[in-house]
Amino acid sequence: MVYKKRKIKVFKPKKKKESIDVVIGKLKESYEQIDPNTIEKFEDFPLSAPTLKGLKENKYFVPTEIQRESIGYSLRGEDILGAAKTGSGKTLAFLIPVLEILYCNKWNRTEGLAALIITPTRELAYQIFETLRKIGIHHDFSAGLIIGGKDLKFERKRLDQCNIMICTPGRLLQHMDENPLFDCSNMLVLVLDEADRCLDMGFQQTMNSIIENLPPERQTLLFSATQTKSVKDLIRLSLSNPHSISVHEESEHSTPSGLVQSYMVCELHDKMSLLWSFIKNHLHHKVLVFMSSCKQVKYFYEILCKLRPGTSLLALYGTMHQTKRMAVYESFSRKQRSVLFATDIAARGLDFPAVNWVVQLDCPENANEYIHRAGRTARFQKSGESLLVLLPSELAILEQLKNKKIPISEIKVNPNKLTSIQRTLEATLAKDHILKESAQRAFVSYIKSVFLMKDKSVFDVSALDTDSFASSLGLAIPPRVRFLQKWKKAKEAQKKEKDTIAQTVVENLNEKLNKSSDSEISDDEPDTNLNHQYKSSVKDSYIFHNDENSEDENDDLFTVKRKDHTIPETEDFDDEVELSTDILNKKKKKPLTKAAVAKKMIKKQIKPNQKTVFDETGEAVLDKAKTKVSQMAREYENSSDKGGIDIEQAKQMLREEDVYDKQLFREKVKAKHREEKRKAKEEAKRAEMEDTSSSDEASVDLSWLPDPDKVYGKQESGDSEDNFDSNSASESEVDDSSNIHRPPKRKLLTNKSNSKKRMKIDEDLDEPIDTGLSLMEDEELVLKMLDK
Ligand SMILES: Nc1ncnc2c1ncn2[C@@H]1O[C@H](COP(=O)(O)OP(=O)(O)OP(=O)(O)O)[C@@H](O)[C@H]1O
Repeated sequence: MVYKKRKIKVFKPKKKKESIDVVIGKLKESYEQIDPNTIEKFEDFPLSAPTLKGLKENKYFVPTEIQRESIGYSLRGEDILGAAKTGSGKTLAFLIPVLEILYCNKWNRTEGLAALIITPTRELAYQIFETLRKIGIHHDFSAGLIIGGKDLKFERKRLDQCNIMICTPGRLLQHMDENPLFDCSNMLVLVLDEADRCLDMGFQQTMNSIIENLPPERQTLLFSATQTKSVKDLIRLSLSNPHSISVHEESEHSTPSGLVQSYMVCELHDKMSLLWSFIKNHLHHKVLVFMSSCKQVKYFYEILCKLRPGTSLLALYGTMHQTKRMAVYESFSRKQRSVLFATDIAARGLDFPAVNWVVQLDCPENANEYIHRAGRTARFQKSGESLLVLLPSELAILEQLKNKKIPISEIKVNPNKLTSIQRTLEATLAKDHILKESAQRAFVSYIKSVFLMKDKSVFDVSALDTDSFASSLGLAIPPRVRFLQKWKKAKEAQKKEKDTIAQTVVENLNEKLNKSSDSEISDDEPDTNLNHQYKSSVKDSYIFHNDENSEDENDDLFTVKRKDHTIPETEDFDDEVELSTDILNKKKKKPLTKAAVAKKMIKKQIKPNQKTVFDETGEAVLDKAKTKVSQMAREYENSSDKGGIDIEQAKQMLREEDVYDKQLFREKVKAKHREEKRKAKEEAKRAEMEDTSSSDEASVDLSWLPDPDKVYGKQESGDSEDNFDSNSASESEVDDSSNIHRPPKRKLLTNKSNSKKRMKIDEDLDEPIDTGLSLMEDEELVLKMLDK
């Protein structure tokens, strides 16, 4: 027998999909075992499948150092103080944990805000938002970008639907204050990117108000290339025991290894030519040029665009319109070669791809700012170059850079390669007055920026050769910088004062010594007295100068954007620093409160909500309805006590006034009725006239003709006045005594009834009236009657 081989089908049971709770449970369990040293790929982290998929799709396979070191702690729910060099991947170091925290808490769209990411600039917020969109694409969370310059109403409506919010401090606070839909009570995690900047004095008040609104029970992640170590900052954020991760602390340099850094000493009036020459020599590069103020960026951009250097030019600064800012940001990101002029809004966090050069045309505020600016190139294992342009008076910053472990070497300008464009600029400005004004503004704003810099060891406004600087910008006449003139004057006066006081003190001292030697009395006392006198006179004169200076001060140029530019007070009275503090304080505008407005109104005796109408002669017309009549109300109005309202008194006053109001109302109603009656009468008269004239014109109205029967003795008793029905003709009124017929009184009361009546009469007239006389006699009678 042959047996056929039979196929046996084996049914493999399908692998059961793990429930989300099991997955989350497993992930959470693995958090404790994360060891940064064993992590080689992102897959080695216990991350959710959607996150891993998002990372893979965007070609992020291997974590960077800061990512490897910090993600584990963040997943465990610890507060983090993360610091790593620029371009080392700090963004993913906080975005990955944010996604995982939401995932493991099974957060869904309806649950509102879970993570708040705060950054100092709009462009950086946008960049983080874009990165989040890419790596979080397989998650089901909603993210919102809340930055200034965008549609506030739109943001307002969508705010309650955001799970992850990326925002700038100012706009966030605006929503917190104004938007009832903003609710962060369930928030899980707060991230501050560029934390030191977010927490510095420029954002101090805003951030304090934001932090006050956040729930204290939350995880906080702080990241920056120049991390804050200030205990004060940590206390402000209620961080008790944060985990500090500073991955490059031990490294030789604090800047990326691929960054070649150099500086160049250049006179202020040569800067423009230097920039022009640099651009002309790097036409095939992507260059980012930093300047210290918006107005400078604007002018340099405008004028160099006119001169057409042969590469595309762009400008990015804070006062630009938001849409334009975004367009510039995207355009520079896309471009392979271009020159972008920017203020410090582009200094932090921005990840423009493949920037070859960063030129700091104006000296940065401090070493930290230098690191951030220079860090726009040589990002994530790439190379780049940085050039710092220093005035001879600014060389002191090199010491600070050295202390921050920044390797920087000097290079010299090749004079053969330096092309002066001063003549071209002068000619261009002579033709274009808008550009000239722009140049003037740039000039003033640069001087102002130097004046306001905190570090006086680096920034010395008196060392600036302003005249030649103005010429270098193309300005034939240097603009007047009033604040500088005043400041210089005050300084000189102060110096003089000091000299004279010192001289007086010396003279006094000599005098006393002479006297004492004469009288052979040795005394220590005069010294202290003199000292006291000296001190007090110096103090008095100093105060006097400050006051004088501040009184004169009305220059509107002093607006400090970075509030940490308050200048420290020193006891050394010849320092300009105190003066500038005073000037700055003077510029602080008092906020206009409601109480202040009310006080002003009382002082000027302005009555609110009052409208006075004047007639043609200029006399005020009293509105009866609004004028108080009762004695009590008048007294109440004139009472000098304006501090609030006495409700009881006000009620009583209203009751009193009510009597007059009612009376006024009754009078008004009566007048109205009278007017209506008058109109009706006029109407009636007019109608009567019309009726008479129309009947005269058309056929003769014979309705008033007496009933011949009555006239001729067949009278019936009856006094009906207006009965005009078919029988009524016989009932018209007749003067008995004279036998003269008069038409009925109310015959023409209304047109309508009149026309009806006339129709009836017409009908009656159609029937021949039998007078019992011959036709001739009838006619005679009629004529007689008509005659009468
Ligand atoms: N794991 C990674 N693998 C590959 N590329 C990465 C990785 N992490 C980050 N990058 C890339 O490195 C670049 C710099 O990253 P990121 O902007 O996060 O740096 P940063 O440390 O925040 O810099 P900065 O201090 O200037 O803000 C980005 O282009 C980013 O895409």
